[in-house]
Amino acid sequence: MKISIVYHSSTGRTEAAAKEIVKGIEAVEDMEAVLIPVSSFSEKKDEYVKELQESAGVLFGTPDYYAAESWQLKQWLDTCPVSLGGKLGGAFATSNVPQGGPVMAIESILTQLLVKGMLVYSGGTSLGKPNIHLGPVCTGPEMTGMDLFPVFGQRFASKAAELFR
Ligand SMILES: Cc1cc2nc3c(=O)[nH]c(=O)nc-3n(C[C@H](O)[C@H](O)[C@H](O)COP(=O)(O)O)c2cc1C
Repeated sequence: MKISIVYHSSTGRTEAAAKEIVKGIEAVEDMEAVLIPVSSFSEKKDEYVKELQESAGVLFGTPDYYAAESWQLKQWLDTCPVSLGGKLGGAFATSNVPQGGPVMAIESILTQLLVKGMLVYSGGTSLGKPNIHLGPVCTGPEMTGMDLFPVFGQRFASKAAELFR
């Protein structure tokens, strides 16, 4: 079963976070993660559309731009060529500072996923420590909080397996 991760990253932090999520997804039996950078989507559109269609879940990653998702990810969501309804959905963000609005960026994405008919999931605080709330965030050049990302990937993939296997 596949989980795709669609992300935008200009300076590499969100991409590094996505790769940490991959570790968690692939720790779950028979789960495969597919990385889909927004920046190369048009070049490999046919391949990525197929991956998305085959995915049980799709995660979205963004840098925090003024307490919202980046315009590049927003553009992708607005023009997404694949029907995402019924798939599991979740989001993550990176930012410079914790008070800079990364949770608002996640919240904005999750709202859009609901409108697209996705089943939104983060694990929240239901699974004990670490509490992930709306989705994992890491901050600054030190990427403080990165340890949440593999845990999030593992929880998300486990839920997809439980729902769709
Ligand atoms: C246009 C722009 C707006 C930003 N706005 C914020 C912000 O409001 N709060 C914050 O903490 N960081 C902000 N940042 C910093 C980025 O969120 C942060 O550097 C992020 O980790 C970069 O991710 P990337 O390496 O994947 O591109 C902003 C960066 C840019 C370029």
